[in-house]
Amino acid sequence: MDTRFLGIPELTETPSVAVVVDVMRAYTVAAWAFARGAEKIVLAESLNDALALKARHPDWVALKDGAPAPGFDAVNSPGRLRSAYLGGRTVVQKTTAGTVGALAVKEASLVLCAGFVVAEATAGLLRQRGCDAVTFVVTGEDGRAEEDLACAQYIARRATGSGADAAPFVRRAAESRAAAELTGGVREGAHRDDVALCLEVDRFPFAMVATQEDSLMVLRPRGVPAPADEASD
Ligand SMILES: O=C(O)[C@H](CS(=O)(=O)O)OP(=O)(O)O
Ligand SMILES: [Mg+2]
Repeated sequence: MDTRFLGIPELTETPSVAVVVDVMRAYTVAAWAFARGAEKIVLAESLNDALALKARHPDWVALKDGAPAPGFDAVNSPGRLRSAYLGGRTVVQKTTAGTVGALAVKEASLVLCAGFVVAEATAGLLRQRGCDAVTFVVTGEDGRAEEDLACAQYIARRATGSGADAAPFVRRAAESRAAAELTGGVREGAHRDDVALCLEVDRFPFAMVATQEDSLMVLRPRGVPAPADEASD
């Protein structure tokens, strides 16, 4: 498998297959939203778009990063979201890096959004699809966010079938600037468990696939067969 690791500003052409990685916190939050019952997540282009979607669909759950804000129902925090009940709900998510990264590759034929919590399911889907070239979008800090790069490299290793010990990759993420800022109270809308929740490997058994539906980029969970099933394909 040919792998590339690019920041959002480096995306000069549309990749065929893209894995958009945001460990802290957009795609850890998205996975928790699905775990709490959300049906789908609309990735909004802007805060105004998110609010306009919420106005048209009052039952949707509008979520943004940073501090709680008027018009929004939730913030980009797995620690806060894990106690929400979202059965059948649609979430509209807008964040600084994660959602921007997915929208930057919306023309790709396959777009997966990922963090450590869905690492093996994401790698399994890449293996299942027989992807021979994958672009990993390292969303944070223009491609230099260590938590996103470590997770992307871990998923790439798993996707190629070479067994990888998660520990060194998780350690890099734990020592990242984002982790320090979340722990240190620099980032708003945080919960004390956010970093730990973002570092859980394979917490969930599904990958997350983003597709264009009408004019919206929509993220949905996709279950992946267990390894034993893959082997019998
Ligand atoms: O919510 C986050 O952790 C960040 C935004 S900030 O760095 O806290 O301002 O957004 P994300 O897109 O999830 O990296
Ligand atoms: Mg991030």
